[in-house]
Amino acid sequence: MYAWNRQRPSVMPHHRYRPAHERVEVPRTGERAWPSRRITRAPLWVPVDLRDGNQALAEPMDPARKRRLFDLQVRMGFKEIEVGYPSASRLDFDFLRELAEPGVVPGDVTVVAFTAARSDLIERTFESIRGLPDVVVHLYTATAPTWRNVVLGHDRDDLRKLILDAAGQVARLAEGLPVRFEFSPEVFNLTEPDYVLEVCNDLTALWDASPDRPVIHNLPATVEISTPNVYADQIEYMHRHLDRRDSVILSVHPHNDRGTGVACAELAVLAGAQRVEGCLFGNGERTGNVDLVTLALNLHSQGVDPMLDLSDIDGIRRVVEHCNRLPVPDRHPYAGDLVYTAFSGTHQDAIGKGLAHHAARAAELGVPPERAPWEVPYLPIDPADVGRDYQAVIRVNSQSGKGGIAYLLGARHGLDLPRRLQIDFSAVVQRATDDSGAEITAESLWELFHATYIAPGERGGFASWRTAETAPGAHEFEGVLESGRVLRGTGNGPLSALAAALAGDGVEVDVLHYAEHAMDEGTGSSAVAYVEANVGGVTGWGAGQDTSVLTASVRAVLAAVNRLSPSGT
Ligand SMILES: CC(=O)SCCNC(=O)CCNC(=O)[C@H](O)C(C)(C)COP(=O)(O)OP(=O)(O)OC[C@H]1O[C@@H](n2cnc3c(N)ncnc32)[C@H](O)[C@@H]1OP(=O)(O)O
Ligand SMILES: CC(C)C(=O)C(=O)O
Repeated sequence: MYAWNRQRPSVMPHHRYRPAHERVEVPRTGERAWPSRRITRAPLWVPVDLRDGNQALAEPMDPARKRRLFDLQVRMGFKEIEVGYPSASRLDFDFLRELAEPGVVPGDVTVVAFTAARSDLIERTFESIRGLPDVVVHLYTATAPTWRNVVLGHDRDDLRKLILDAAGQVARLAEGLPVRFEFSPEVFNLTEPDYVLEVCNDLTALWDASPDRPVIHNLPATVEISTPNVYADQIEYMHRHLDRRDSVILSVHPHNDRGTGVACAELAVLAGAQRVEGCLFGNGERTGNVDLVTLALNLHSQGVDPMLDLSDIDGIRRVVEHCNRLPVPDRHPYAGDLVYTAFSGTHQDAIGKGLAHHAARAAELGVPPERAPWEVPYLPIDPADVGRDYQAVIRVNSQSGKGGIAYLLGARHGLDLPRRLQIDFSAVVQRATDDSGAEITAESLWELFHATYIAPGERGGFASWRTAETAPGAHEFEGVLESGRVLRGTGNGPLSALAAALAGDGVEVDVLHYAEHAMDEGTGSSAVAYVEANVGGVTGWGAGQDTSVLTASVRAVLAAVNRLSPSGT
C-alpha cells in the first residue's frame, strides 16, 4: 500500500486555540443563499486608508500626504471616503477643517469621520465637521466577549447602554446638520450574533433610519479568525434579521489576518453586504485591511463594472507608496511588478500564441485590440486595461523556452524565426542562462542571436561578390576571397550559384530551408534571411541582415558555412 501521507504531527502547540465555530455559533434559519449567488454589480466602496490605514503606519501621514491620497481617491471615483479620527489627533482634526473649505470636497463625495463611543471624543468630532456639506459620523465600540470582559470591563447590558447613550449624543449633536450615521460593532465576527443584532436594531430605531436617510451598520472582521464561509454565514444572518432592512446599508470591513480578506469581502457581498470598507493595496492594521484594488479588478475580470478608474495602476501605486511609505510587493494581485510577467517556457509559449490570436481576432472583428474580447492564457486581464504595456509580459531566464525567446525577438527586434531555428537558438540561450543563472534581456538575446547566427566568428570571407542573371532561370555568382582568389559558380538561383562556387573551393553546401522577411515597415527597412544548410555533412543555421534581400540571403549562407565548416569560406 502506498504510504501517501508521511507527515508527522507538528511540535507546535495548536491545541492552545479554539476553532471559530466553537466561539461564535451562527443560528441557521433556512438554506444558505450566498453559495449560489453571483456578484453582478459593484458594492459601494469606501476607502479607509486615511483612518484605519493611517493608524497602522509607523509614521502616520503628514497633511500633504493625506491630502494627496484624498485627491487620488476622489479622482479614482470613490464617493464615500473615511478621512480620519478627528478627535484622536490635531492633525486629523485640522485635515477635516481643511476639507470643510469651500470647493475642496466635490459635491458628490461624502466624507466619513470616525469616533469612539466616548462623550468628549464625540463632541470634538462634531466640532471638526462644521461646515461640511455631507458627512457620515462613524461610531464604534468593540462588542465581542473578550473585549467586553478584558478591555472595556462591561457586561452585555452595560455595554449596550454605553453604545445607546453615545448614539443618542450623536443624534442630538447632528440635529439640523447634513449628517448620516454609521455604527461598527468592532470585532463583530467574534461577537454573539443575537447580541450584535439587538444592538444594531436598537440603533436603527434610535437614529430613526429611513430609506431616505439610511443608517450604515458596518460589520468588521477586525481580526480575521475563520474561513470566509463562516463570515458569509454571519453576514447573511444579519442581512436576514436586521430591522428596517431597506433603511440599513449593510457594510463590511474585513481584515486579512488569515490572508483571506478578499474572499471574506466577496462572500459577504454574496451574503447581502452592500458596502465594503478597505484600503488601497491592502494597507492597514497588522496584515492589512481588505484590498479594494484587488476586489475592484476581480469584478472587472468577470465583466462587472468596478465603478472605479484603475486604468493607471502604476500611477495610483506610486501615490499610495509615497503616502504610506510602504512598497507594494512584486506579486501583489494586478499591481505588482511581476504579475503580468511569465518566465516559464510553456506559459510564454501560450501567452505568445494567445497574443497573436488576440490580434488576429481584433482584426477580424474590426475593433482595436484593446476593445476585443480577452482570452489570453495565463493573463486574467489585459495588462493594457490598467495601463501596463506588453514589454514585461515575457522575460527570459533558464526556465524559459523557445516560445518566449521567439516572442521577445519578435516584439522587440522584429525577427520572425522559423520554428526549427527557434528550437536551435533556445538551446543556445539555455546554455547561456544556465551558465549565468540570471535573466537575459531582449537586448542581450539579440546580441547572442547576432553573435551566433549573423556574425559567427572571424573566419574570413568574400572581400567582394556579385551575382547576375545571365538568362531566365540561369544565375552566376562570382566572389573574391580575402586572399584574392576568385570563386565562380552557376545555378538556377543566386543561392545555388553561390553553393556551386563554394563547392568549387571544396565546401559542400546544401541549402535545406530558406526564409526571409522585412524587419520593420517602410522604405529603407532592413531584411533578414535565415538559412538552414547542410555543410560538409553538418546541419545548422545561419542568418544575414541587410537592406537588400539578396545580400541578406548570401550573408545567411556564408554565416551558416562559417558556423558549420571547420575552415569556413
Ligand atoms: C479597530 C480599530 O481600528 S479601532 C480605532 C483605533 N484607532 C486608534 O486607536 C487611533 C487613535 N487613537 C488615539 O489616538 C487614542 O487611543 C485616543 C485619543 C482615541 C484615546 O486615547 P486615551 O484616552 O489615551 O486612551 P487609550 O489610547 O489608552 O485607549 C484605551 C481606552 O479607550 C477605551 N476604549 C476603547 N474603545 C472604546 C470605545 N469604542 N468607546 C469608548 N472607549 C473605548 C478603553 O476602554 C480604554 O479606556 P481606559 O483607559 O479607561 O481603560
Ligand atoms: C472599528 C472598525 C471599523 C475597524 O476599524 C475594525 O474593526 O477593524
